Amino acid sequence: MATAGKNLSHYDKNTIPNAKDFRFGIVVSEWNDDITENLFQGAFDAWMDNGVLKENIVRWNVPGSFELIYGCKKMQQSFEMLDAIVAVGNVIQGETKHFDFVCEGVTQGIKDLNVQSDIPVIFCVLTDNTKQQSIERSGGIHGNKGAEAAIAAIKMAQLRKDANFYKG
Ligand SMILES: Nc1c(NC[C@H](O)[C@H](O)[C@H](O)CO)[nH]c(=O)[nH]c1=O
Ligand SMILES: CC(=O)[C@@H](O)COP(=O)(O)O
Repeated sequence: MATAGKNLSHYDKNTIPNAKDFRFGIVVSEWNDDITENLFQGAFDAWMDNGVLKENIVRWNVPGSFELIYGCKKMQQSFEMLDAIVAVGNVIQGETKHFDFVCEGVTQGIKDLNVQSDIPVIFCVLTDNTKQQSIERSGGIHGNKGAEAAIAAIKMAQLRKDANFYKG
């Protein structure tokens, strides 16, 4: 199902773990900041709606989506008490192939961070053909991918907590 078939902001609170004790990082790209600020707000609002404490959220900004890789890596290293990190970006197709390389690089880089560290990094990067598609997915008719990412962060934080409990 494509995004067009679902609302990114929809979630069933009955299926969301209690998040009041979780600590989250969020790294936000400044490229297309009209979009990324809406994504951040969507994530923040979803965390507030699920009991996350404001003081348990740390935010860093980076210049562009490609820098999300380094920013999230340094956040993993600097804040070992974090339960999950959300990487927020918006890449929009331009005239050249740069879009392809940025999107592939960020995707592979964030994948690597999830392999190399015990702190999960959630992929909240819109990779759109047009600005309109980005608008529709950052609080428009298709909801807000930031909310989707925040909920994913809560669920992955709980999975990590459960897994580490069983590991002993
Ligand atoms: N065109 C977009 C970029 N490009 C910039 C790169 O992300 C990076 O900051 C630069 O290449 C320097 O390393 N970034 C976005 O986030 N969104 C775009 O549409
Ligand atoms: C993803 C990008 O870097 C892209 O928006 C830059 O635009 P262009 O391909 O026209 O240089």
